Amino acid sequence: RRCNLTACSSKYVLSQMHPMWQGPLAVPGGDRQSPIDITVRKSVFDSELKPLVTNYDPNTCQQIWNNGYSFLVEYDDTTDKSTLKGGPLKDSFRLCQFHFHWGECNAWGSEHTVDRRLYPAELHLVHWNSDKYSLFEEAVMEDNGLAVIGVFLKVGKRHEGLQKLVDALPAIRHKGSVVEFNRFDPACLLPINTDDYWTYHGSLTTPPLTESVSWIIMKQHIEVSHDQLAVFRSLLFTSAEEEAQKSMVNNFRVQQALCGRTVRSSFT
Ligand SMILES: CCCCCOc1ccc(S(N)(=O)=O)cc1
Ligand SMILES: [Zn+2]
Repeated sequence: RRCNLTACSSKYVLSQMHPMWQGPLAVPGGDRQSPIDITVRKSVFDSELKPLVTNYDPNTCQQIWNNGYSFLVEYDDTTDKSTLKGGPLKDSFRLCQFHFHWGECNAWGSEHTVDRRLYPAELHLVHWNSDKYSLFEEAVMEDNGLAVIGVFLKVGKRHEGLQKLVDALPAIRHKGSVVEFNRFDPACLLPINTDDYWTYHGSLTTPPLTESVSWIIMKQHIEVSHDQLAVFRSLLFTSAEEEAQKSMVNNFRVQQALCGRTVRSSFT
């Protein structure tokens, strides 16, 4: 019998990441972890998968801040103003924040890969199930609690919509800094075609790593300029008080075992 000491059976997932995660991280069960590689030829077309329906209200945009791992753009999720429906989802999900993961160079940076192809960065739009739960913090612990849209970034022409966000980054260079950020429509960061995606059940890619995420990975990437990505890399993991300043780069998690999961596609 093949040794079954795969990552799935182990109770610990080694963290390749960010220095804050020294040592193994205990994850209960650990057989639905993210990110993963999407092997296109092994994904299964599911005709039941619907187009995504996003309704984002730019006025619910509140602030942008450096949490010491990425930078987050946070939305007011106390009402049903910015929602995600459709796709693989049965319920209505509320947008709470979006953030990115990126590398120190353009050769890598994404968390998910497609046939092992790495992208320089990946956008995550984080939503929670407001039909079943009343707070993100509650939904994050539940099987069907979260839906995260993943969008790959490629280096090419400048992304006009992203520039407003890039211009705000110097003000939040250090961990813990926050600035007011209003009227940003996250829909501008979605690719033209949002009908084609892969979907699978996984986890948060940073602590608490809970297995509560319906992942929706867009097949089509968006393009951003080299200079725009360079500004991402000018952010710091460290706060203003710390001596040694560390560039915020390579804030992605090591890929996790599929553990028998099937990745479905909304397209053939
Ligand atoms: C109870 C507080 C939890 C804070 C952490 O929230 C997260 C963590 C990771 C992701 S990600 N990279 O998988 O999209 C989304 C949200
Ligand atoms: Zn993320």
